[in-house]
Amino acid sequence: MSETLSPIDTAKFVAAKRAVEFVEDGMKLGLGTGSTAAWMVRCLAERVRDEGLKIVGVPTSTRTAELARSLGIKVISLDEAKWLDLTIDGADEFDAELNLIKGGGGALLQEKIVATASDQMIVITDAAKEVEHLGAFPLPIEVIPFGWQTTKALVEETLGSMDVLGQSSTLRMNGDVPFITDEGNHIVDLHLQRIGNARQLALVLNQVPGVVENGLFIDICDKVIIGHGDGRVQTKDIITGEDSERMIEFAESDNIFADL
Ligand SMILES: O=C(CO)[C@H](O)[C@H](O)COP(=O)(O)O
Repeated sequence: MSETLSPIDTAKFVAAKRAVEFVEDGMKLGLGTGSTAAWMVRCLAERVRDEGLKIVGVPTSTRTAELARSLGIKVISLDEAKWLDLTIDGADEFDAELNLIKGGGGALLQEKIVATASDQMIVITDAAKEVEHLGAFPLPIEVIPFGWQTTKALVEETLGSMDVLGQSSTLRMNGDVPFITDEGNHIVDLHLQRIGNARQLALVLNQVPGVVENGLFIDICDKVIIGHGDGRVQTKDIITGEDSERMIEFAESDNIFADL
């Protein structure tokens, strides 16, 4: 399908391209974070530039805000927008109920706030992220720096009574120093292997003092768009029951590839 894009980038691109077809004039949009979401921002910018589409975006990270602004998308804060029509974001894992693990890029807190403040959330992804049970991907939790080691120990103790296989956790690092989120917090990654009851775990984790938020997105995502390396996209919608597939045609002479 693509001469220069790798199969994984083709998969991310076609999922993003399909997702922005759901964007309508005048919409207030949540803009996700990560490499797949970056494709979505580029595809959206193309529609703004070529069709004169009028939208505003609420980014979920400083990275996404910078990319969106640089491509001519008007960026506003969530408090200015108050409520959003649609959020489009990536994910690290999704299951058959479209429950997610997010936060691989460390933006889970803003991502969850923004997605929850939206009428609809569409997740764009490649097929490798579909799982039967969430948990193979380390589950990120955002913790405040004060007493983080105590928080981490309390979380591990809590996991001992939960329906999960693993109970170890690691502080996420950025080279030699702890990773710092846009909110000035740390990320602790939980190595659980398999989560038996994601809904219960999401609630219990947020009860531990020092935990700000966890990367389990339960009942937040409505639709998932799965891209493939040959240009196919599958759309699964939990509300309408849609499960469809089609090809996305694109030419690498498109404006969008000049931005890379
Ligand atoms: O949750 C996220 C960032 O916090 C990302 O959406 C998630 O990590 C997927 O990223 P990518 O599209 O680069 O695989």
